[in-house]
Amino acid sequence: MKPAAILTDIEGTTTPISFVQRVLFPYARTRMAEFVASGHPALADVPEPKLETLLGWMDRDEKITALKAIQGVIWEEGYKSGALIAELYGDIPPALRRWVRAGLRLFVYSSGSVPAQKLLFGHTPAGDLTGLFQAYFDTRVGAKREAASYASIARGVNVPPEEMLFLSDMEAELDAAKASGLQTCQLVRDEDGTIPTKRHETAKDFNDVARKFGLPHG
Ligand SMILES: CSCCC(=O)C(=O)COP(=O)(O)O
Ligand SMILES: [Mg+2]
Repeated sequence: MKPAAILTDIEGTTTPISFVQRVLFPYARTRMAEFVASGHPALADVPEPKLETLLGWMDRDEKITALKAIQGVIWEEGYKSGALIAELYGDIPPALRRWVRAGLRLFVYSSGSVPAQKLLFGHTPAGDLTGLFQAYFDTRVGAKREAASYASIARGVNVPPEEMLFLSDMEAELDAAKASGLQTCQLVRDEDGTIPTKRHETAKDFNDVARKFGLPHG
């Protein structure tokens, strides 16, 4: 069945892993001590709001909701000042615009907080793309490796799961989405060194996704 809606991951799917790991995460890391000292309200969700706790979570790339919220607050200043400009793969802006023109409904689901997602899509070299997406989801809806999260997203936006296509680089996330009845496709980006799955459709970019799922493509 041709998808009526697309749910997309960010890191490794729309955005090079190198941008997240070598630009965004270090930007937050170097400002974390100052953030902890500021006593910002976002620290209230960290059980032990100490610098070592937060840096330890970052070292292990833990997808903890409170950490992701804090990173988003720190990145905001960077995007607003122009120090940060989001990187997207070149195929992303034209594909997203083409799909919206064709009537597809687009959604984002990332471990990054919803404010961080909006900052990223709001500050790209192709301009502010936030309006292309109808809703944004983060781990407040559930973990990305839990099938229930995808069922909850599909229900929340009133799309039958089988009409929603989930795009991600991570096999475990695709497994979870498939278990809830979503269509799935892994983005295998050369630049990210993605290991191709055998359990899901694969595509090298969003144009390839479009060709494989009968969607408009360039
Ligand atoms: C919202 S951009 C920051 C990405 C991020 O913090 C992250 O953990 C990436 O997770 P994803 O689910 O997009 O692979
Ligand atoms: Mg990813």
